[in-house]
Amino acid sequence: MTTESNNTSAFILSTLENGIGVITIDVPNESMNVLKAEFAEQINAVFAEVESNTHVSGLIITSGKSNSFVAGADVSMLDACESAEEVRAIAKIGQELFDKIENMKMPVVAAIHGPALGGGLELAMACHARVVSDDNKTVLGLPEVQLGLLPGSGGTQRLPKLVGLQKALDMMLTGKQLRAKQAVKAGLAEDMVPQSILMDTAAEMVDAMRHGKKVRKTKKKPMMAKFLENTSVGQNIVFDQAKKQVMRQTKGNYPAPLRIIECIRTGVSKGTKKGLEIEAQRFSELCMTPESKALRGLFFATTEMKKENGVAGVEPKKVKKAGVLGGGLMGGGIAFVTVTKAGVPARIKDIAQEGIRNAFKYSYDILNKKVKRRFMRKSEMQKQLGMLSAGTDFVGFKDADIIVEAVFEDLNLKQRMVADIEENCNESTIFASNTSSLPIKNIAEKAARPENVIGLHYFSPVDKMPLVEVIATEKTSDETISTTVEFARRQGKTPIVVKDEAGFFVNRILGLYMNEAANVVMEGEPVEKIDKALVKFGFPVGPMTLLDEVGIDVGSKVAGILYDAFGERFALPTAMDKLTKDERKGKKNQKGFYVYGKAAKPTLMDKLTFKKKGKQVDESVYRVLGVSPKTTMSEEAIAERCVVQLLNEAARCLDAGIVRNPRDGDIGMIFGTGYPPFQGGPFRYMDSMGIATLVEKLEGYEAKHGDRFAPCDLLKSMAKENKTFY
Ligand SMILES: C[C@H](O)CC(=O)SCCNC(=O)CCNC(=O)[C@H](O)C(C)(C)COP(=O)(O)OP(=O)(O)OC[C@H]1O[C@@H](n2cnc3c(N)ncnc32)[C@H](O)[C@@H]1OP(=O)(O)O
Repeated sequence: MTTESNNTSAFILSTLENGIGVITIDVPNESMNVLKAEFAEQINAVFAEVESNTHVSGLIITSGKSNSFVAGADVSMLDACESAEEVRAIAKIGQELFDKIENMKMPVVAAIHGPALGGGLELAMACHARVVSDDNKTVLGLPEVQLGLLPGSGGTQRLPKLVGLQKALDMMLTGKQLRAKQAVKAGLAEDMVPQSILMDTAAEMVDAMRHGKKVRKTKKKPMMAKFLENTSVGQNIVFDQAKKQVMRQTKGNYPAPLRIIECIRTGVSKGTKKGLEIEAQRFSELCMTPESKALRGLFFATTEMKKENGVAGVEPKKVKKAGVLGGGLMGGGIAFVTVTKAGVPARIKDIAQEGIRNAFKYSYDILNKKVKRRFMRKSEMQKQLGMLSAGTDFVGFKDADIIVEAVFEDLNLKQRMVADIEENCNESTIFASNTSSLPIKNIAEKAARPENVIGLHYFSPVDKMPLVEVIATEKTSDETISTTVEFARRQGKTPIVVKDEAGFFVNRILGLYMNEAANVVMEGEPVEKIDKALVKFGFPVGPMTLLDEVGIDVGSKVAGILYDAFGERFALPTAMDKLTKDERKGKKNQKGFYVYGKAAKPTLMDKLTFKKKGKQVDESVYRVLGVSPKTTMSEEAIAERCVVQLLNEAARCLDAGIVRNPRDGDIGMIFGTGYPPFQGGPFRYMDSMGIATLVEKLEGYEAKHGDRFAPCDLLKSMAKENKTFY
């Protein structure tokens, strides 16, 4: 192989002996390849070099990085743009360069190892064929929607041609990434091979294409798919359905998905040229929206957090074995992520065989589903299950580096667990409590080694919820903090370090929000209206549904703890007391705000008349509460009244050092409760609303509903000084 172009460029041309040119992308000073507008000149130069070289009759585009093909356009570059015009120019550069690749007279093959995302996949799609490595790192997707954007360099036009309209819509509207095997199955790549023969395979492909051979397999489509994808009537059905689904899921809060549909639709009905025009236009407009700015903020925040380990400069210890106390829903989930995500063997202890069985079943059920859907080999499932072991005593605990307890919320029991671990494990074993409400300092009160005791609060369901709160007491050592943070990250979680006070961060501010929703119910607002109002605001579920899911009894217990700690502001709404007396616990005992069990299922008549039985309010709940439902408030007013409480308390938590900075608070609420991501979290939302406006609103509520709405000191002083959180 000979190298021809200069090596300060991100695009290096070399030639193989058989007349195949190789463009290797290796962006200097970046850990992953990303595309920047300033590369246009370099790319044009390298293409000119290819075209002027009479020995080159085929081309491979690949990456010089071991961890990525190309992870997309540089998000920081987009973030720095000050006008839509600037963004549009960037999109146009990408479109023109990729058109150039597509129009090359010689065959061009992309050899992909690692993520090919966003602009990276758009580049690969402009090539005439793609071969992917079978590595787990290799993923292909257009995740722009997650940044509030759309694929702006031809993606909306090229993807449907490769994978079909329906699959393309699904990928672009969700940002879903395909693994190598799925990419081949979808028609996005022509072949999948081990990384060791990736380049040879790409070269063979180029050679075959040079000799006029077709490398793309055409798949037979069922009649229905042909109708939906290839006729204008069918396409209209697909687009209309997609639009309806988007509106159902986003409640109109996210502009990008509708623009994606518009771009694809334009391309399909008016041709690629028009499609590309509208794509660049909409891309640039979206980039300037507050929704995209907020979502980009989340990307930067999470990327930054991946590098932090809780205490700057303190190296974490490597966890090689973990123990889990309690085989319930939480314990089972914690053992699952320990084994499957962190790859760390986990030993479970429960007092009963039933608990052990439950914990194993938790992992088995999830993995078995993956095997059935062919996302995982059976041998891999067996390997992962083989890392789980269990018993009713402390056998196998001695050499564990960390023990996570997930037993009942009972202080005495948890203190006993600390003593048991100090007795049965080694001196450096960390004791991490998954309590959701008990102060960690109380759990550590009788500990002989309090420096090893820490809180590690997971959210349910553990395998799905991305957040954990790491709670250090004044005695917890820095090494314990950094080791726990690193362990949680290996489990696939995003950890935030919070202060040891009742409810920590997420449950504390959520508590006040839920209380307000219960107060609104007591004023006679219908249950379903309150839920609808907050779903429209952007939460995944409303507060009444959430209470039913979490358990009204659990909610009352946490509310009581918060009241004891913080006083009148957290006064328990009378609703909670009445519901508890009626033994209404929510979904778990099929008695809550909504109807569950048999009564919730469609009757024979419903089935015969194709009537869908949606979620129904259990009307008897109003009798229990002593109210007759009648609505006097608008949905906006309901949402605002609950949300201002949450915002006020979030600011109070920041002021008290419960969260270290607004970034952690925003990530905590979005990842822990599903707080609307398009707002960027409560702190960003307060900034965009204006602190003075919020204080004014709170004072208005205070005058009408009492002291619990009094704006906190931090908000008042920020309003006076015209400050923002970011
Ligand atoms: C015109 C186009 O259509 C518009 C676009 O392409 S928009 C961009 C679309 N692409 C994306 O959204 C992908 C964003 N990146 C990711 O999701 C993840 O980084 C990833 C899955 C690629 C890798 O994740 P992971 O292995 O955990 O590595 P991670 O720590 O996130 O990233 C590694 C480095 O690459 C950087 N990076 C990755 N993708 C980036 C991007 N698109 N822009 C800027 N930087 C990026 C990160 O900032 C980080 O930099 P650092 O080492 O200096 O801190």
